[in-house]
Amino acid sequence: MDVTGPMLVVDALTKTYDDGTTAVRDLSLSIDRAEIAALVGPSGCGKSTTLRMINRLVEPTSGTISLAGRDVMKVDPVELRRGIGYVIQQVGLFPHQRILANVMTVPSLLGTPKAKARARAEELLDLVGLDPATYAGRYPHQLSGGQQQRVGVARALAADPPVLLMDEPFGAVDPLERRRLQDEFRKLQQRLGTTVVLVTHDLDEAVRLGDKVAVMAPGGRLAQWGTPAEVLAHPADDFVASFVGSDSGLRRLSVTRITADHLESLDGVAASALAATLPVGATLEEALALMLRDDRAVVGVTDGPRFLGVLTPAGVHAALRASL
Ligand SMILES: Nc1ncnc2c1ncn2[C@@H]1O[C@H](COP(=O)(O)OP(=O)(O)OP(=O)(O)O)[C@@H](O)[C@H]1O
Repeated sequence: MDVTGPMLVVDALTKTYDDGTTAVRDLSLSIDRAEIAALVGPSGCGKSTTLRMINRLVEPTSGTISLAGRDVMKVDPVELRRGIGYVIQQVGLFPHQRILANVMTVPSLLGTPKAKARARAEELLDLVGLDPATYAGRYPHQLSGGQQQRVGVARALAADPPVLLMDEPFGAVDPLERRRLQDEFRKLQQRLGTTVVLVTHDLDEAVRLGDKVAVMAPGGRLAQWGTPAEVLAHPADDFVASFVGSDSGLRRLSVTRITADHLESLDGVAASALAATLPVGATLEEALALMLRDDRAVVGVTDGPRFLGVLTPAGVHAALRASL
């Protein structure tokens, strides 16, 4: 396996189905290791088809896909899919197996010691918000649709695949819970170094989770490929501009993280002006939320036990500008 280049390279990929529908047109993307690429766009613009070409459930009409330097068309599909996790909305849990056994499927197949596989499955269930004490022993039909989806995410992560394809994985989960799951998922993905291609029609999800965002337009055209900040601040064309909408400024706050560069020293700041503190790496949106909540103009920023400095409204502006 080539361990130096990008993890996934899609080059001039086109899919025209037998009935003449071109679902994906001349798509090129390069996705680095441990990166999340979010494919976002309205219904029918070729997002799922792209995902299904990566794991060879759909054969491309033309173009190439290489995974860790290997042309996927030259890899046996069964072997290929063993290294690629796939989470879809209709999760396809085994109906006659309990939840714990469902999550342990792949580790068990791979011969992971039972106690270890079990401990990990329980940890993952907990992580996706399903208390193992309550849910591990249930069968899939005893869970709601959203809960089943979460089991699907836990099962995919249990296999620890280098590449994970996710098609609307949090679709059936209510908005608050969805946000929490997204945050937990992001943390775990960073810890594991998994490369992820995520399909969603939800722009907020795409910019929150994606290191890079591909905005797909009708006809399977790639309208823009860039960081969330680039897509929100500099839409490539009218389609992207209308897709990101007029509230893209607020979204930029939610994707821009606080760094040490935009902090000032605490000297001269009256204690009464200081709102609560946030860890470095939190978003500008979180900082503004604290300023509003505490009715204070300045937020303290910490790095573990260390106090790094304070973020002021001017710092928020500077960080937003620097994010481009
Ligand atoms: N097997 C098929 N045969 C013919 N056309 C298909 C087939 N599968 C998908 N399509 C068409 O290809 C286009 C892209 O479909 P695809 O499912 O990739 O879009 P999508 O962006 O994932 O949409 P959604 O967000 O609704 O899931 C659509 O016009 C769809 O009708």
